[in-house]
Amino acid sequence: MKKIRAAVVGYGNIGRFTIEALEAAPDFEIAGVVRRQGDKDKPLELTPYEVVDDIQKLNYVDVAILATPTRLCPEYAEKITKLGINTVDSFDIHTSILDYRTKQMENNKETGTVSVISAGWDPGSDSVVRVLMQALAPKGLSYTNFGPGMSMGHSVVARSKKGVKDALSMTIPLGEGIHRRMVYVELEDGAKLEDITHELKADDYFAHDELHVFAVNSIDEVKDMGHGVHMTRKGVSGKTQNQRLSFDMSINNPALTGQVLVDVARASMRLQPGCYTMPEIPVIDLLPGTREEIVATLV
Ligand SMILES: NC(=O)C1=CN([C@@H]2O[C@H](COP(=O)(O)OP(=O)(O)OC[C@H]3O[C@@H](n4cnc5c(N)ncnc54)[C@H](OP(=O)(O)O)[C@@H]3O)[C@@H](O)[C@H]2O)C=CC1
Ligand SMILES: N[C@@H](CCCC(=O)C(=O)O)C(=O)O
Repeated sequence: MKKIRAAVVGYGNIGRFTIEALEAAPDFEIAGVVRRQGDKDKPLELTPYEVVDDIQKLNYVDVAILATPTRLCPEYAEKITKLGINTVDSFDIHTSILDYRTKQMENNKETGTVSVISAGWDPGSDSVVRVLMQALAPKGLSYTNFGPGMSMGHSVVARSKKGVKDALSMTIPLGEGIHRRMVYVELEDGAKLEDITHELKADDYFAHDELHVFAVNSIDEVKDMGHGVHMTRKGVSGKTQNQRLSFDMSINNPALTGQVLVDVARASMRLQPGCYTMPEIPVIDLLPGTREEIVATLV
């Protein structure tokens, strides 16, 4: 069986765990890793792989797994699909997903490629659960309650602010889909906590929730990448009320995200050119093996 050749773009938390998920997948081989610094200070665990500063320096790539900060995903997806390579990412700005999909769809149609966007766990696998729960009880109320746990997306944004050496953003569930953000920052010399708090409050990632920002000596001493979700729906199936549905998971955030990215990279090889979010993909295509094997064992 010909293996799917995947490149990982960006080697931070998601990049590292994506490499592990690729190594564990029976149907993939790693074409290489794309880093801003190329192979300078190449980490020991990447010894078997090519590390380059431009994806065009890698031998044949079927799909690029974008493990960059979310805000850079659209730019990378556009550039890489122009090379005829599929892309997948975990873009997590919920209010911008539709715009991103619309623009990237044109790029995919022009280049005959596939992009799967917003495909970690939220957005991602949780999006599939939200759609499924709504199909099971079309009228009613759904709530997505995160954590407590580390939001990678919010931590990336906090780290990107001037004066912040490192940051951890914890998501605390307050019930019924409302959250508090507890942000811990390691400051650069001379940086002021008030300025950073002000900047975070103005950022769309943090603007809509209760926010508390604290200075700490070392992020490494407080960091734990565990997270989770408790999703509920109470509603009506047909004309029958009080149907109660729930979905829970408690996870290592980057490990689950890396796994989902590999799953959608696989699905991208089976889709017609275009840009897709996870609820638009047949779930059976997330798994290796033939449809017949899966129908026989899991349906
Ligand atoms: N949808 C979902 O469920 C989830 C989505 N995410 C998303 O994943 C994204 C990545 O998270 P995480 O891996 O923790 O982030 P990291 O900061 O650890 O890694 C991002 C990597 O991107 C590369 N990069 C390229 N350009 C830049 C730039 N201008 N600034 C900083 N890094 C750059 C770097 O790799 P290098 O130095 O090798 O070039 C960097 O290490 C988050 O923004 C988040 O939104 C995360 C979890 C779940
Ligand atoms: N996109 C999240 C994963 C979902 C959890 C979440 O949105 C949050 O903690 O706010 C992340 O970046 O970790």
